[in-house]
Amino acid sequence: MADKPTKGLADVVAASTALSDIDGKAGRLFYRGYDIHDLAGRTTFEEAAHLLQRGTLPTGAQLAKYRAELAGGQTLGALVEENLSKIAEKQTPMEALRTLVSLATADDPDKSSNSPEANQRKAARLTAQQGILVARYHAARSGNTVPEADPALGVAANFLHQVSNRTPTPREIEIFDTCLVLHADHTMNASTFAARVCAATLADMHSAVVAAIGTLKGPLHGGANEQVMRTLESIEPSRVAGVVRGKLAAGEKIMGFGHRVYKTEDPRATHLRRLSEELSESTGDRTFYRMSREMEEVVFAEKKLYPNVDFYAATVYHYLGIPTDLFTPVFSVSRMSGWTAHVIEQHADNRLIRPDSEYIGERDQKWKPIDER
Ligand SMILES: CC(=O)SCCNC(=O)CCNC(=O)[C@H](O)C(C)(C)COP(=O)(O)OP(=O)(O)OC[C@H]1O[C@@H](n2cnc3c(N)ncnc32)[C@H](O)[C@@H]1OP(=O)(O)O
Ligand SMILES: O=C([O-])CC(=O)C(=O)O
Repeated sequence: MADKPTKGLADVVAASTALSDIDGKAGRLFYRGYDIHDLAGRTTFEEAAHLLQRGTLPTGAQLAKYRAELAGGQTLGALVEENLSKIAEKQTPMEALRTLVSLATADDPDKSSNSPEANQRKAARLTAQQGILVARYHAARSGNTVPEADPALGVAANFLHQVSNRTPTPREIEIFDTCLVLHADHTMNASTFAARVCAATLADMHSAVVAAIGTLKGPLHGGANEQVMRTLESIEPSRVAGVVRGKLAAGEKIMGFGHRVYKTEDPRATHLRRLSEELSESTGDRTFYRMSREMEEVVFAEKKLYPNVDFYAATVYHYLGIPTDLFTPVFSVSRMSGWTAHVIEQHADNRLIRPDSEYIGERDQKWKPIDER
C-alpha cells in the first residue's frame, strides 16, 4: 500500500529539471543557473526563451537566427483562421486560447513528430504564435483588425502594439519585456507539471501545452492576476484595510498572496512592485498602486503572507493598458517558452509519470442486482 500522500503533493520532488530552480527560503529564482535578478531588465524575452529552449543565452548570431525563426512562426494555420472569430464570440480568453492552440496542431508541419528537431521548431512556433493568438482574439471580439507584426521588433513590442492598437513607448516595451522574462519558467508549478504529465505519455507538444493552458487558467494559479485587478476595482480606495481584514476574517483568500514554495518575498514580485510604482508615477494614476501597497501591509500584518508574481503583475498590466481579462493570457504568452522547454526536456529523457494513490473509499461491498439496490 502507498504511504500517506502529502496533500497537493507539497514538498514532493516530482521531476528533475535543468531549466529553473527556486530557493524558497531565500526567495531566489534561477533560469539554468542565472539569477532572475541578473536577467530581469537586462535580457530580452527572446534571449530568455532561447536560454530555456536551447540551453544557452544566445550569441548575437544565435539570437538573430532564433528571432527569424519566431518571425517565421507567426503565421496562423488555416483551421485557426477559419474559426477565430466564431471562437472569439463564444469563448472567454483562456477558453479560446485552449481551443486555438489545439486547433493549431492541424496545420503544424511537425505535428506527428516528437523528435528533438521537431520539438525545437514547434517550441519556437508556439512561442511566436501565443501573443498573436491573444491579439487576434481581442481584435476579433472588438471588431478591429490587428496591425501586422513588425519582424524588426520583438515579442513584447509587437504584442503591446497589436493589443492596444497604439505605438507603445520604448520604456513601456522594456517594462513589458521584463514581465515576460519574469514569467517564463518556474520549476514544477501546476501548469508545467500538467504539461510534463501529458508529454510523458509521449503525447505531442501541442497536447501538452493545451493541458498547461487549461491548468494556468484557474484562480489558484495564473488566473489570480485577473482576480487581483477585479479585487482592486471592487474596493473603495479609502476602505482597503477594512475590506481586506473583513475578507480574511471571513476565511476568504486574497488573490495574489501566498505561495507553495516561497517562504519569503517572491523575487519576481520585487521587480513587479518597482515597475508598478514607476508606471503609476508616469501615468499619474497612483490609486491602484497605493491600494496594492496597503493590501500588502494588511495581508502581511494579518497572515504573514507575501505577494506572489500575480499581485503586482496585475497593476503593471493595467497601467500598460492591457484589458483585465487578458492578464492570464499574457502570462501564457511568456510561460509558453517554459512549457515547451519542459516538453523538450521530458521527451529527451522520458518515463511515464504515474504516481500512486491512497485508497480512502469503501471496501468489501456486496454487489446486488439493480432492482435490489
Ligand atoms: C503564478 C502562481 O500560480 S502564484 C499563486 C497564485 N495564486 C493566488 O494568488 C491565489 C491565492 N493564494 C493561494 O490560494 C495559496 O497561497 C496558493 C494556492 C498559492 C498556495 O497554496 P498552498 O501552499 O496549498 O497553501 P494553502 O492554500 O494550503 O494555504 C495555507 C494557509 O494559508 C492561508 N492562505 C494561503 N494563501 C492565502 C491567501 N492568498 N489569502 C488568505 N489566506 C491564505 C490558507 O487559507 C491556509 O490557512 P489555514 O492553514 O488556516 O487553512
Ligand atoms: O510555482 C508556482 O507554484 C506558481 C508560480 O509562481 C508560477 O507558476 O510562476
